[in-house]
Parts: sequence; C-alpha cells; structure tokens
Amino acid sequence: MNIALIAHDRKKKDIVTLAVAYKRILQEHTLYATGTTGKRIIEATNLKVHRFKSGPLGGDQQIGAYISDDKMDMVIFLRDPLTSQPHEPDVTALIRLSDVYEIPLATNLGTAEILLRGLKEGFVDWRKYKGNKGES
Ligand SMILES: O=C(CO)COP(=O)(O)O
Repeated sequence: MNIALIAHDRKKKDIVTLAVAYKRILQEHTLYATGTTGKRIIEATNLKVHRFKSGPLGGDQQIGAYISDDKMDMVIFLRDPLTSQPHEPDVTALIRLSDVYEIPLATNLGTAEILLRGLKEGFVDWRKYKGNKGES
C-alpha cells in the first residue's frame, strides 16, 4: 500500500512518535511524505520515505495528484486545527480529494492509530480489488 504521512509544524513531534511506534507496520508499505515531515521521520526511524516538496511549496498538491491518479491508499495528515496556514486551500484540497476518492484519511493521532492497526489486520485490502474511479 502507498501511504502518505503529513504533519503541520506543531504536529511534527506527534507524527514522529507515531512513525516510531508503528515502524514495524509502516516498513511493510511504500511511504510518502511532504518535505519536512519526511525528513523528520527518516531521521527518527531510518524508514524509506519518498519526500515530496514541503507543504507550503506544493507538497500537499503533489500528494493530491497521486490521490487522483489512484496511487495513494491511505493518508495520515496530522493537521494543526489551531494555526492558520498560508497554504490552507491546498490543505482543504487534499482532504477533499481523499473524500472524493474514498481514501482512508486520519487527521489526528487517535484515528491514525486505528487506521494503522486496521491496515495490519487487512481492513484496507479492499483497495487492491476496487476499480478505478473517474475512468470510463
Ligand atoms: O504543510 C504541510 C502540510 O500542509 C506539511 O509540510 P512539511 O512536511 O514540509 O512541513
């Protein structure tokens, strides 16, 4: 499965903690991240992570493009609900596209843990068998 990991600055510590705690599950999958989030995860875990651009510089949009190309199976996006972001439209667009394509999406740590545990149990395997949306 292809998994995107993204966190706003005040949530970086949380996503690193999550990646350390769930390294065994995450290492079985192909990981993507926005620039700074990916750097922090790699430094803390040594996991292999493909890094897109930093979020404010277009990273969220790059992940959105993967979603619309059916190349992303799960998104963990620890967004900061208490700080306004210069690239808020990109944040909204990424969340919207996850809903359009029905990609499992966690926007906080509690849901992220449930998704990763579900991933391990095979709850996301349906992604392997579904047809492509938006293609005729
Ligand atoms: O801004 C972000 C998501 O909207 C995250 O970007 P960085 O991982 O580069 O900090």
